[in-house]
Amino acid sequence: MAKKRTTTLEVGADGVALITIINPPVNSLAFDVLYSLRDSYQEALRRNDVKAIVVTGADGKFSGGFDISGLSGIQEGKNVEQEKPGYLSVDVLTDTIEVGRKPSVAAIDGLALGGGLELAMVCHARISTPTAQLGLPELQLGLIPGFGGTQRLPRLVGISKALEMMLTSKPVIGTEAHALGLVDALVSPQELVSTARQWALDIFERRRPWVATLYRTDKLDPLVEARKIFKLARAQAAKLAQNLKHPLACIDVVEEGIVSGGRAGLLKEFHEFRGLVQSDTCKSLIHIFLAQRGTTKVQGVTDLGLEPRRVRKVAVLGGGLMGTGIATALILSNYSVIMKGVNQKSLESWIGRVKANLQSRVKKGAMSQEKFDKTVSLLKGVLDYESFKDVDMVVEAVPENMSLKQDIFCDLEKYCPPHCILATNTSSLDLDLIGRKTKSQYRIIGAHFFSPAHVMPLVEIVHTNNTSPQVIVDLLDVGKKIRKTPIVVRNSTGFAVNRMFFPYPQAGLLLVDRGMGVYQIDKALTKFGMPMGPFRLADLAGLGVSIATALQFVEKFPERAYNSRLIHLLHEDKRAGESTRKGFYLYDDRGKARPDPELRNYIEKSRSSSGVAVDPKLEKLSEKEIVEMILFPVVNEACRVFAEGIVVKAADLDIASVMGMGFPPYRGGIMFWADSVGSKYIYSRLEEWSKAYGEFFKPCAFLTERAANGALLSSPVEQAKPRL
Ligand SMILES: C[C@H](O)CC(=O)SCCNC(=O)CCNC(=O)[C@H](O)C(C)(C)COP(=O)(O)OP(=O)(O)OC[C@H]1O[C@@H](n2cnc3c(N)ncnc32)[C@H](O)[C@@H]1OP(=O)(O)O
Repeated sequence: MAKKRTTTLEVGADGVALITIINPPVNSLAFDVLYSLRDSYQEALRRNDVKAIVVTGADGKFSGGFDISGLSGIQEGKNVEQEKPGYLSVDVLTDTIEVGRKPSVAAIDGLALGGGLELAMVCHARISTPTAQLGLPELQLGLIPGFGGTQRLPRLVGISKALEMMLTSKPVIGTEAHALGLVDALVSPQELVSTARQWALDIFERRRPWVATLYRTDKLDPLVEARKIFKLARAQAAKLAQNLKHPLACIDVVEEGIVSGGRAGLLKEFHEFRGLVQSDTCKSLIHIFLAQRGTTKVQGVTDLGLEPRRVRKVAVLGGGLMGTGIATALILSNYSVIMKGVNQKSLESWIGRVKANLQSRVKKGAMSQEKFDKTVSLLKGVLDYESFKDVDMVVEAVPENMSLKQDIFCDLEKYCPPHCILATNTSSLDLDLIGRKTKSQYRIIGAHFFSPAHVMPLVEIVHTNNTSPQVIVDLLDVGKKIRKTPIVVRNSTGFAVNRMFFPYPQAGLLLVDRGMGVYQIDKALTKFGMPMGPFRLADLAGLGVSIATALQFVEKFPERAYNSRLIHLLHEDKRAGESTRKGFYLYDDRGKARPDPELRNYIEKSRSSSGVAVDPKLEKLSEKEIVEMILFPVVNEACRVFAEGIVVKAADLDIASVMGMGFPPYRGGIMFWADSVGSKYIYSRLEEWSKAYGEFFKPCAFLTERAANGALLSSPVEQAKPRL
């Protein structure tokens, strides 16, 4: 079969053939790369001037693994492997390379992930740089390793460590890989290929052992011990990943190889892999992987050829939870930060909070004391605008008060240089109004972080019609540098995340007034995969915050917002949530929630004051129906957000729901999940409930139209308005 050449083969005077994988950006193993690799190997094995082989990746990256876009192709029935089952794993990797007549050594720099590490493990030795990342992250894509990783990793690092690496999908760096026995030597990038060449010759000349990993047993525990490890791993997987089958499949496949031998394990691995690649979980997780990388591609903004300007110094205004979290995130990524306070005392307490954020990393062993000192030295407190004359960006995070913010932006315009980006962390105020008294609308932008800002992975980048594309490009770059996933959204009430999720607590409150149980609702939603149901979440945020958040939607969308008494009754009775150890739940000293029998009294009061009729049917709903009654209104609102052009594409809402609200990624995000359920079904249920329980459930025009046409909710909006 003629395939494109995506590997090169160079034979040196020393008799070593150097095979280099070339498939930027991460040398992923698409089918054409794998076939080219096979062809290069066959040539090296055939040639008389070749004694041994070194395989490496171009541009300092060994390989990021099997081509993920190719996996989605397989799911759509394209790019299917034509050869006999297990051809690549058994015939090419095992029988051609591992059991081949010439020894192979992998020279690893940058990354060897998934299929990349599997290829390296097929080789007879691995030489790595100390910082290279090595891992089998397939499970985070809903898969298991498919090129023998389930068999070879346990044979190199032992069963427990191999299971841990696969089940957590976490890579190890070169130094740890060396300590584990996964790599044989550590060298600098400059010495990598020459060391690997010499190692390969040493194997050829029998100065070093020539061992095929698949047939090694020295790291394997005796069968009785192994069975105990599998039992424990199964129990942990069932607890941590209650809706997922592939972690259990991974353990089964590893066990098969231990019980029946590596070759039997390879075949079982192939069959499981082939089934899992077609599973909804895998489709959802691959969608999330690609969607996450797609959020920074914004038509009309990132395709204009603009280069991000360099941001060196950032000022943060406001030292609450958000301001200190944002400052922490920035210094963690080496930005020089100034925080402006009103007096010395408050400044000290803010800087103390930032230090505490970092200190918790030191305590967990995730940061050295030296790095702590270096990071803290990037932060300075100031009391006036004097040092704002050379800042490149300001992030305002003061309380949500319009006139306060307007005054601050007037000051910023006066004291900051003209190129400076003026960002606000508002979650509820109109950006046009915030900047109304300035002439700087072109550089005013929202940087809406989620709390705690140094931990939560999402940031909404909010633009108005006046924000310049350059400023958006700059902030996208800062977002990437501080390792956040940015979503570009249009200025609007609640932006994307808060807007689409406001029906989440509201549906809960409405249904409780109509007869459903608080704990019944929370249980159904957590079993579905949400980290918390609406009531536990309200307790965590604090009922005061939940009431204030709801208010903006009640005011803005009175026709479809539900103004329940229940949350007010609890709040008035000093049950403010977890902080007061009483809300919808009771909390013990360690914050563990338990149901409160007294809640019934508040619910009864709320029901009688709301005047709505209790529907006995609602008490007996299945968990699936409860989930639908809570989440279909969220889908409905997400449809409005999409139709109004607040986000660029539906996939951005998927990422916003996963990273902003904890929607289970293995369901692909809110719009992807909705499409898997079907627009017609969602429409018909909402329509039915709107007749029984009111406007709150009324399907929006967009959903109605898509359902009528049998169209996907995530297909692009035809007449999308220009972004800027
Ligand atoms: C049979 C086998 O067992 C099955 C497999 O191997 S499945 C694949 C296993 N490999 C993985 O899961 C690795 C996935 N990739 C990653 O974790 C990260 O991309 C990474 C650590 C390699 C690099 O991260 P980072 O430097 O932050 O860059 P990131 O933006 O993620 O990726 C850079 C580009 O490479 C692409 N890419 C990364 N890994 C890829 C892969 N395995 N296949 C195809 N493209 C890949 C990304 O889509 C992105 O493309 P874009 O620039 O067009 O958006």
